[in-house]
Amino acid sequence: MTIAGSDSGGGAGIQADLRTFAFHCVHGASVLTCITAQNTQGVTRVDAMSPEAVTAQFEAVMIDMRVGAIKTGMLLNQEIIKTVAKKLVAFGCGNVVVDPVMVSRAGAQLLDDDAVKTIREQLIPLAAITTPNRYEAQILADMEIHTLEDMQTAAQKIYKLGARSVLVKGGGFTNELKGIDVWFDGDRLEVLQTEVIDTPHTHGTGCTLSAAIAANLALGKPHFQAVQDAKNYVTEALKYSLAIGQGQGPVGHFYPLLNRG
Ligand SMILES: Nc1ncnc2c1ncn2[C@@H]1O[C@H](COP(=O)(O)OP(=O)(O)O)[C@@H](O)[C@H]1O
Ligand SMILES: Cc1ncc(COP(=O)(O)OP(=O)(O)O)c(N)n1
Repeated sequence: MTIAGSDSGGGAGIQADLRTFAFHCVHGASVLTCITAQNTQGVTRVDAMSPEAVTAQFEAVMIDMRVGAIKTGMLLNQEIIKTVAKKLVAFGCGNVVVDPVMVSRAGAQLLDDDAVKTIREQLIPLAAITTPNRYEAQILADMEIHTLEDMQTAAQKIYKLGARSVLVKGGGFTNELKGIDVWFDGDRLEVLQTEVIDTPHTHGTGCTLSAAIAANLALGKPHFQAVQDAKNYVTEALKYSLAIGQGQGPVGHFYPLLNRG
């Protein structure tokens, strides 16, 4: 199940998550938190769902289906974060992937300023895996990140907030760290690296990665394997990213499969 916002352009958010689930052959349920008017150039409007609507969607799915894993994406405000955290605890959800979405690559604010504290204190401690990008990791770890060692220190600091494992993502770098991620689970500190794909069309990488991790967990893969396989999936999707729209296009999920025949 994904708990996330809608992207009208279809590149990120709920749309990317459900597409990713489908390409992992797992059924996707969804809890919509907000509706963004968004395209490849940016976000022009955001409308929040009420906490009651979020609760009702969550309960409707959870009381009826066996949910193998949950990912959280854009939660927008404190009320929604608190509502989601309360329900995750009430239903004893274990395989929770927290993507602490704060801003889009294009610079749009996707989380209220006063909500970072709530993410840090109420949501991260419930995460089996949390997946901050460079910007989000800087905020959560309260430090600047410029080097691989900084990424490793940040992963260790965010782990101390209570997540069972942390993946600090390197898509936001413009140097040799681009595409390098760091994973820490309190014991193993791993560096993940795939080939760097030279494309401006990277919209939805973070959503796709966290959804793929959740799908892999639902399929029963161990945590690190789930992360490795998800990273490979994103790399493949980046290779086939779509130059649609006037701005930053989305990663492409279909073409690798078509090429495989
Ligand atoms: N150009 C790229 N080539 C290869 N991997 C990339 C590239 N851009 C992003 N990634 C990878 O995509 C995943 C999502 O990371 P990132 O783009 O930092 O997330 P977000 O969308 O949340 O900002 C990470 O595994 C990152 O390393
Ligand atoms: C509705 C919605 N949710 C999340 C995001 C952020 O998506 P992400 O995968 O981090 O990709 P970029 O936006 O950074 O390209 C979003 N934009 N919209």
